[in-house]
Amino acid sequence: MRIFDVVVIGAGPVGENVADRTTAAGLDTVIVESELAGGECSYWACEPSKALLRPALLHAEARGMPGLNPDPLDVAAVLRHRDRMSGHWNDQSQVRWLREAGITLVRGHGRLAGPRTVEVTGADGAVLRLSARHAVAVCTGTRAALPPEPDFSALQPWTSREATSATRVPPRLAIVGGGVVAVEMATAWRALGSRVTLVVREPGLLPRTERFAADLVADALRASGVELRFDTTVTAATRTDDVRLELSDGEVLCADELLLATGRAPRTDDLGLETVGLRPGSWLLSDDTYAVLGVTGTWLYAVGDVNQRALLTHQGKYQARIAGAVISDRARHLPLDRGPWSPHTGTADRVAVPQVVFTDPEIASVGLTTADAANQGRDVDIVDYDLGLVAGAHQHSPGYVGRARILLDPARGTVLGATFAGRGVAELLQSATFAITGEIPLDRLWHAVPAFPTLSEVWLRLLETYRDTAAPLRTGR
Ligand SMILES: Cc1cc2nc3c(=O)[nH]c(=O)nc-3n(C[C@H](O)[C@H](O)[C@H](O)COP(=O)(O)OP(=O)(O)OC[C@H]3O[C@@H](n4cnc5c(N)ncnc54)[C@H](O)[C@@H]3O)c2cc1C
Ligand SMILES: NC(=O)c1ccc[n+]([C@@H]2O[C@H](COP(=O)([O-])OP(=O)(O)OC[C@H]3O[C@@H](n4cnc5c(N)ncnc54)[C@H](O)[C@@H]3O)[C@@H](O)[C@H]2O)c1
Repeated sequence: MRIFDVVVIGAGPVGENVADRTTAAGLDTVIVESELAGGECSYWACEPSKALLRPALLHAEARGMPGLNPDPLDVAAVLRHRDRMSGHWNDQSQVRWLREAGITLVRGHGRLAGPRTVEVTGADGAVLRLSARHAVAVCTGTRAALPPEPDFSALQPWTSREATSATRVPPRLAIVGGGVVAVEMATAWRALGSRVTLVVREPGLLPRTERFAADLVADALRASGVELRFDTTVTAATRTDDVRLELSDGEVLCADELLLATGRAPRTDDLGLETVGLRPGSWLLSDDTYAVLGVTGTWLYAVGDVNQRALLTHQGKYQARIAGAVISDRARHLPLDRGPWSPHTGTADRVAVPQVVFTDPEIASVGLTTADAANQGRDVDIVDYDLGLVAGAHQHSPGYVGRARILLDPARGTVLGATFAGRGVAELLQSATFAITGEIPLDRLWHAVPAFPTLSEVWLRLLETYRDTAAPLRTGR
């Protein structure tokens, strides 16, 4: 038995940040990792996927630019770049960082064994018992969730792990799903040479995104040669050499590889949750301080993907900073500030979660969508603008296609949500995040002058559109 102040299970980006904050506050912290320090994000998610996408997106942009006539993509060089950006699936640099930050790393599979206790089973089967004086933080993330039927297990399907680490370009790639992983991987592998077909059970892509933005991505994917089959499911699947999928519309789809991009499941099935009265395999729902609901005392925390609040690296790291402050201040018997936007409350999870979908065009969004507002019965004014009309877009690239939408609180005159679709909009996003979290009144936004000629001029055009619209489009009650 070894005793620490804090035990963190899972050394993904979120666990590392919780441990960093508690260590910085003087708490003796151990982190337990069963695979690679750095987590899914570093090796099989954000980093490798963006390393595949960046050359693809840049190449597509260069092809449309006068004076640039790029050679075809060098596929081998792109895959080498991806390998480099994933640290060649070696976590030495992360291990060094943990050591330099003063965090103890224990390798092995962690399981709760009652309150404040974690048992770690190492590769040799030896079990180490860890006891936490103050807190256990579960940061075990998610794995790909596979559809329950038909049974795909005998087909050796790709999940996001294979889709981001594959070393060979499949001539034909079938993708089930229409979410973020599906559209990003369709974009990347199409650019690398695969013939890609998406089988999507919904009538469109990206169910949680503004329709106009998802439709622009669908149009662009089709234009690049990707086949989109909406309102379609797989009814039967077999594999000989090829994967053979029978579809609900009666057609048969054959491919060399099948990617199942059908969402995520929490990594809590073998975590000893039953020893603390929780159900194995469930999401670990937490309050705004990230303390797990349904557990007595304030010693168990769930941070990052595993709490299902926002499955994004940056938002999980935000949660980690807050959970770290909560754990440290509770350990020092300091009072917590539970008000909104305080150091101990994860307000942004509910109000302003930014996300960029790295497709061509990119989608950058934060805060409410039109569908969210309607679902919440909330009055919002909707302002749209054709991003292709701003001078910055003309300079950006010929024939620029894009669109922007902001949602406004009519009573307070503040921004509640923003979605931008178009090339290069990722870097516009923080301006919208500032506007929402700062609750900046429109009267003041008029004084935030966008530089000419940049894509940011869309902010001015949106304000002008709102000013000049006698009866803005309103959704809600
Ligand atoms: C293909 C893909 C692309 C993505 N791209 C982006 C992006 O561009 N931007 C973005 O913000 N987000 C992106 N995401 C989401 C992002 O990867 C996750 O939000 C992020 O990894 C969550 O971090 P985490 O630390 O909570 O979990 P993880 O990164 O999953 O880390 C959890 C860690 O816990 C370890 N672990 C699990 N169980 C145990 C146990 N019992 N004992 C010991 N260790 C354990 C795991 O081995 C792992 O290292 C992407 C996801 C996918 C699938
Ligand atoms: N750029 C980014 O920020 C980025 C990139 C990739 C992933 N992510 C994160 O990773 C998470 C997971 O992404 P994802 O694309 O796996 O999930 P998702 O929830 O975005 O999409 C899942 C898709 O699979 C479909 N689906 C689910 N079950 C199905 C079934 N049984 N049969 C057929 N279709 C089914 C859904 O209808 C949906 O179209 C996302 O929440 C996202 O936040 C982020």
